[in-house]
Amino acid sequence: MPAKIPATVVTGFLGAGKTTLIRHMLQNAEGKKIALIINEFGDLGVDGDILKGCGEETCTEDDIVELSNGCICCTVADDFIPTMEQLLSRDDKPDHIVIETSGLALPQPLVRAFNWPGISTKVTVDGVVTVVDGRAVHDGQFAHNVAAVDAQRAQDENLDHETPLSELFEDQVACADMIVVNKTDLLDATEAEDLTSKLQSESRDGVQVVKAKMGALPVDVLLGQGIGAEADLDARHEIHHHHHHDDDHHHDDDHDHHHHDHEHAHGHDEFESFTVDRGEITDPNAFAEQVANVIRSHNILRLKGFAAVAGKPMRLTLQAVGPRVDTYYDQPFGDAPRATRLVVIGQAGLDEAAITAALQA
Ligand SMILES: Nc1nc2c(ncn2[C@@H]2O[C@H](COP(=O)(O)OP(=O)(O)OP(=O)(O)O)[C@@H](O)[C@H]2O)c(=O)[nH]1
Repeated sequence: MPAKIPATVVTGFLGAGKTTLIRHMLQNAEGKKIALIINEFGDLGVDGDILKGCGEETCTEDDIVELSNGCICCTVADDFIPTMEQLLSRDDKPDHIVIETSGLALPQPLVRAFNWPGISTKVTVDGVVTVVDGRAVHDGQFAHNVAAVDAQRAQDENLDHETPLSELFEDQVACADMIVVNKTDLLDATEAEDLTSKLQSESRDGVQVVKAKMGALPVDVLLGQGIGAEADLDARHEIHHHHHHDDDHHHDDDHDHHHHDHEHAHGHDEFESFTVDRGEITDPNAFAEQVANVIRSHNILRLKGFAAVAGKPMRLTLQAVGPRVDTYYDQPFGDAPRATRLVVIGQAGLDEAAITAALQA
């Protein structure tokens, strides 16, 4: 059976920086073929034009589908599912699908749609990324331009117009696997740190909260979270329903040698990565546990690489997103040196010396 195509859902209020983040991702996708589904409401076609205009080979015009018949979470059956089926029936399949929701969409109904027959066997939700306007949220406003958000809301009659924005925001945060605190250039270091820890403490365990400027995240951090969110909906409570319930048919089933590489090249000055080398390991399970502990105590976002296990001709691949460490033997070392090499990615300011020592122990 072919592997399921991973799909990342990008949500966040109007103006938080979703389009900016996606554009940055496309420009740094390094050959990964990405298909985009954009749900725009109101200002028709603007985001699509911006993204099509970026002229990236990894995502041509044909790979961008716009849904503009209203809020994606209200039109799942009529609009989203057929679009998805069409995308999945192409000969030239994408490596990854990215869905940008409109600012007022609730991610939960969209994630739930990945359980539909015909979809669930072919695609899985890699992760839900919620982009927040760091400045606005820090100031208790949720969006930079609250009036614009309300105007957008007034245009869609399916939306409940009474729920305070703070509650929609809570729903978007509750569904997130990763929260991007964007626009940190508009915050001082203490403000950014305070907001990050506040959001972290309000989130489910394992949710990664990261700071970013202009949506610039390493693609490795953004994609490949491997969550399978559609199988984990109960953990993502919809606190509030933003629909009118009079015609309710969409709500079906309730609901020591290492080199350093600051990533300045792509403007990721909020992030850094470095490599740690070591010799053979003896016990893969114990090593995975050791790696998970290092990840936990140093708040590492992503760690990957391979290890040489004493007595084994195959190399062991390690992949970690937060403290979840996956290991599997992938290929024989052959003539390559039997070395262990791990790439560590995290927010800028990682304690490289301590992490290196702990991984080499
Ligand atoms: N200062 C600052 N501005 C940013 C940052 N990221 C995005 N912006 C700006 O914020 C505005 C909104 O960004 P978009 O990426 O269009 O936001 P969006 O979430 O896609 O908004 P909609 O598509 O309208 O829902 C644009 O003018 C961006 O240039 C950032 O990190 N810092």
